[in-house]
Parts: sequence; structure tokens; C-alpha cells
Amino acid sequence: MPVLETLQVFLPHWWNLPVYASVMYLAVTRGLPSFYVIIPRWWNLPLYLAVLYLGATREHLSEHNLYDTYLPGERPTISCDGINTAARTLSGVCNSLDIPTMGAAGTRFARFVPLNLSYGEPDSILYTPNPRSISQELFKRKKFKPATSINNLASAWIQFQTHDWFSHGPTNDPAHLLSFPLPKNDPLRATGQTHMSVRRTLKDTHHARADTYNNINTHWWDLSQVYGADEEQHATLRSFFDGKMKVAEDGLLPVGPDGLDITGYNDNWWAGLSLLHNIWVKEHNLVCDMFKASFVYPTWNDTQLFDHARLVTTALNAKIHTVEWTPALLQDKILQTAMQTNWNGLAPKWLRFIPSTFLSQHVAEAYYGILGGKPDFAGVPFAHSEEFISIYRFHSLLRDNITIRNHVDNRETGKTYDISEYTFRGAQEVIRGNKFGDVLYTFGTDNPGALILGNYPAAMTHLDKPGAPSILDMGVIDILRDRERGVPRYNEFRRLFALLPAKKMDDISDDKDAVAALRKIYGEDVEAVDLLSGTLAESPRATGFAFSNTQFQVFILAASRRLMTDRFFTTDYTAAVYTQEGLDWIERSDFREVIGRTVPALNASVHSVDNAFKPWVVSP
Ligand code: HEM
Repeated sequence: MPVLETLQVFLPHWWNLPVYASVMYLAVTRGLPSFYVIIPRWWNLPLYLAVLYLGATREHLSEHNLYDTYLPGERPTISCDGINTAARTLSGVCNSLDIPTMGAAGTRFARFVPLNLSYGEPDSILYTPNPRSISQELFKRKKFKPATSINNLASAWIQFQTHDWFSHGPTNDPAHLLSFPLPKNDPLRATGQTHMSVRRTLKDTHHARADTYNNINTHWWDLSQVYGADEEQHATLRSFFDGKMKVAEDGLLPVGPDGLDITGYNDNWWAGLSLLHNIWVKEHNLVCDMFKASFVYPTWNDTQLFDHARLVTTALNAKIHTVEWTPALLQDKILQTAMQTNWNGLAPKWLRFIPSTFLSQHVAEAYYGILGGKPDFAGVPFAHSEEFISIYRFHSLLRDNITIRNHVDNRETGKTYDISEYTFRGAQEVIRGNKFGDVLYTFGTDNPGALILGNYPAAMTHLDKPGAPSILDMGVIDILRDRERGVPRYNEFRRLFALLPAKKMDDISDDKDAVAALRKIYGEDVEAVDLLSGTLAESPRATGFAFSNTQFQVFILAASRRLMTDRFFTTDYTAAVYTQEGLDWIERSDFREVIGRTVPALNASVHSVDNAFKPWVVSP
């Protein structure tokens, strides 16, 4: 039984393994991460060795890459007295009962690099190479290159998830600008413009240490983008009847005076986000119906129904992300096994009799999965980090156009929307000006853009965002944000994340065109390559991976950590807190089921694939 061989208890002759394997085995089971060895192309290892290697990598990174930005005594404190700690709170307080404000809305982002290396770049290098040249010459799309292994729902999904986990906020700092001269040949110069300015991120400055930034959303995986993160706003989203969220008469989310859907977080809105917010509100309301219809909870009031439905809906969302979205983006057997291990554990049902107290924490996590196990903070309070945010700069996923097709016969309906039309207020016209099922079907069958150089939508480099002080070049902003927030550039980032740095430009990519494009901007200065430029250029990638190994290294650390540190995914993932009906709902659902029951017309289409994020097979 190969699965058992990964566990200390079932691998008595571990010393007969090849050298790398025994080192990794020791690292995972006995906590000896100091023996960590970098294996650059780990994806070529046999399946279970590769899974072990990823486990060892996670341990190594947990030991070396977790930094709290609150110094002792700085963290705000509150008491959880009078708060219902059996439910998720809106602001995220009291998830940790030991440190009640851990992960709460408005608290600081952490770092995955040492604090003394997290200073924003000084002006002498902040604008070099010129961010506008990078955006226009290295990033901007000339011809759309699709990511053929996934559908466009996968792109909306990841932005939807990031809005749950983090945001620096839509406002930025009007009093402090990042400003640099436009390149000499920039077409904008013809209009008389000589410089480009971007507001700095709002931040807290400190004496003799790096600036820190606050998350305006909760750090927890709690669907705060759907439910909101404060009482006042949340009250506008609730029907206060049977635990349900408010929907308009047509069954879709109501629309506010700003023309955007009324939901927990609607910044940077577009049709893809509207689809997902609608689906998850419908799902929440169906969970309420399930509880209401069961004979077990006839006396539950609106709050009890809401609280339990939120727990269940949120955990199902986390499960789908872990065992469906991730394996769709990273289509490799190793990853599928690793993500299943995170959620369910490796042990088959019939072998789950060993009490986890007999197993070390790491072995128990691998054997039984993180879910329902003991919380594991690796000694550092949980918060998302700046480095985590930086690896999700996935704007290249966006399509230039969305052409709606009928879900019954796959024919074009004659409606096409470009980015200026499907974003912000425009999302309404896409969602309500078409059949919801047709829009969702179109997303399920279209591909998003590939995460490579030269595939950043041109329209995103002159984005007219309502309320923004000027037209935004998102390529410029993506580069500047990392530089101003002190996220290390590509090579230093790799060093700090236990990866081998590039010695020369050719080491970054096997693709000669990508290397030539990098050279045009960065010359031979491999240390100057920005994180986003390097990761978009990077190859080879693990087989089937839509993003680079550098990004994946951060993912290894963060994906498990946001589950392991959350009381509602660990200690309190129990029938007593969720109800048995709730746990069963999560257990038997996948995203195909969610789509099938929230938009029944698409049940057959979404079941044409084994994973809802793979391109659905088009109707004959
Ligand atoms: C049409 C859709 C989208 C629009 C209009 C949009 C727009 C924006 C804007 C205006 C910002 C803030 C820039 C700033 O720092 O001032 C931003 C940040 C960001 N976007 Fe997008 N975006 C879109 C889609 C996506 C997608 C699909 C992803 C995929 C994950 C994504 C990931 C991010 C990330 C990670 C940030 C940084 C957030 C932060 O600093 O807190 N965006 N986007």
C-alpha cells in the first residue's frame, strides 16, 4: 500500500531509501528541516517521494519564512467575553481564543521574508528599470495566448478568493505619490504628459524598522468577501429571515446606487466576480433551506441558521479551492495527491483507527489531513503576508473579450464585451443583459489567458477605474507595488525561499524569446529582474503547472497554513460546531454540485468534466 510508506510508523527501513528520500523522510516525520536539500526539478521525483519533498519544503519554509510584523506588546487586544465563539465573527476576532485579534480585519500583513529585508526600495532604485517600459514592452499582450487546461471560471475564482484573504484597500494615499518620467518613446508624451504618478499604498511607519500595511479584509478563510467584515455593512446584506442572504426579485444580488452588486467586497468588480458572488449567496441560502427542512433544528432562529450556513458554505469553498481549483491550475498527480492529503489525509477510511495522539503533529496532518486536526501555527501568529499577495498578481488571466454563447446549443448570442464593458458597472449589463446560465456557460467553456510574458491585456494598461485619480496602467502598478512594499526582486526572492537563484538571464527561462525580452529591459543584471517579470518568464515549470515554481514555493507555505491556523478548520471542525448534516453537505459536494444546484440548467454541462475548472465539453 504505497500511501502508508510515507509515514514514519509504516516505514521501518527508511535508511534503505535513496539519500534524498531518507533525508526528506526524516524531515517530515522527525522534524529535522535543517537537513533540507534543494531539488530544483522536484516534479521529476517518483510520486510519493515528491509528496514527501513538498512536505519537507513546507516544514523548512515554516521554520525560516514566517515573520510577525507585530512586535511584543503592539498587537491590539480585546476580550471574547459576550461573543459567540462557536460561530465565525464578522471582523474575524476570536477565531484564535489565545490572541483574539489575530487575523482580524484591519490588522497588519505579516512577512515571509526577514523584517530587516522588507524595507521598501529607496528612490535610487525604485523606478529602475522604468515600470512603464516593463508594462508596455514586457507585459502588454499583442496576441491572446490562452491557458488551455483551465476555464475562465478559474480566473474569476482566484480573484474572488484573494478578496476573501486580503486587500490593501481601494483608496491608497493621495498625499504621497510614486512618480517617474515616462520613457522617451512613450505615446503618452504626445499628449503632453511627461510623468506617470501612482498613489502610494496607505501604510504605518515605525521608528527604525520597515513600514507595515494593514489588511482591510479579514485574513481568515471565511468568505468575508461575501458576508462583509463589519456589522453595519453586513446588515445590508442579510434578509434576517431563515438565515438567508438578501437577493433581488430576479434571484440575483441586489444592485447599489454605484451600479455594483451589493455584497461583502466589490472592489475591482467585473462579470466573473458577479457570477461567483451570486453562486455563493445562492449556495448559502440552499444550506439554510437544508437546515430548515431537517427535523433536527426546527427551533433555530435566523441567527443560528445564518451562523451554521456560513460555517458550512465557507468550509465547502475552502475544500473546493484545495482539492479542485488548485489541482486544475497545477495539473500534476503529485499536486493532486498533496492537496488531497491537505484536506482528507492519506489514510484510507478503514485505516483511520490510530489515535492521532500516537502520531507526531506532522505525521497526523499527513495521515488524517489538516481538517479537524490540531491547529499548527509554527510558533508565529497567522496573517497573510505581502509576499503571498505578490505571487497572485494574475492579471494576465483576463481575456480581452467575452463573447456570450447559449448554454443549450453553444451558439454565439451576438453579445460581446471587452474589458471596458465587462468591468465595474459594466458587469451588470453582462449579468442581467443575458441569461445567467449563458454567461456562466461561457465562462465554463472559455479559456483565460496564460500566465506568461506578453499576455497582459492591453486594456488593463489603461484602465479607467471609477473614482481613481487617473487612468491606471496595472502593469506599472503591479511592478511598483512590490518595489514600494519591499517584496524582494526575483532572484533575492528565490534565495529567501530556499530556491536556487539564477546566475545569468538564461537560467530564468528555457524559452529564448522570454530571455531576450528580459534582456531588453534588464540587460544582464539578473538581480534587477522584478518578481512578476521573473515569474511570468520562468520555465521549465512543473508538468501541467499554470504558474512558476517560484510562485509555487510560496503557495506551499501559505496553502496549508491558512487551514492549519484556523480554529474552524481544526479543533472546531466537528459535528458539535457544524452539525453532522453540515459536515455531510461539505463531504458530498464539489463545485460541479454547487453549480448544478444553484444553476440547474447547467447541471449537465458542468458534469461533462471531472473538475468544474477544466474547460467544459461544449454542447454538440
Ligand atoms: C477585470 C478584473 C480586474 C480588475 C479591474 C483589477 C484591478 C485591480 C486594481 C485596480 C488593483 C489595485 C491596484 C493598486 O494597488 O492600486 C488590483 C490589485 C490586485 N489584483 Fe486585480 N483586477 C482584476 C482582476 C484580477 C484577477 C483575476 C486577479 C487574480 C488573482 C487579480 C489579483 C490582484 C492582486 C493580487 C492585487 C493586489 C491586491 C493588494 O495589493 O491588496 N486581479 N487589481
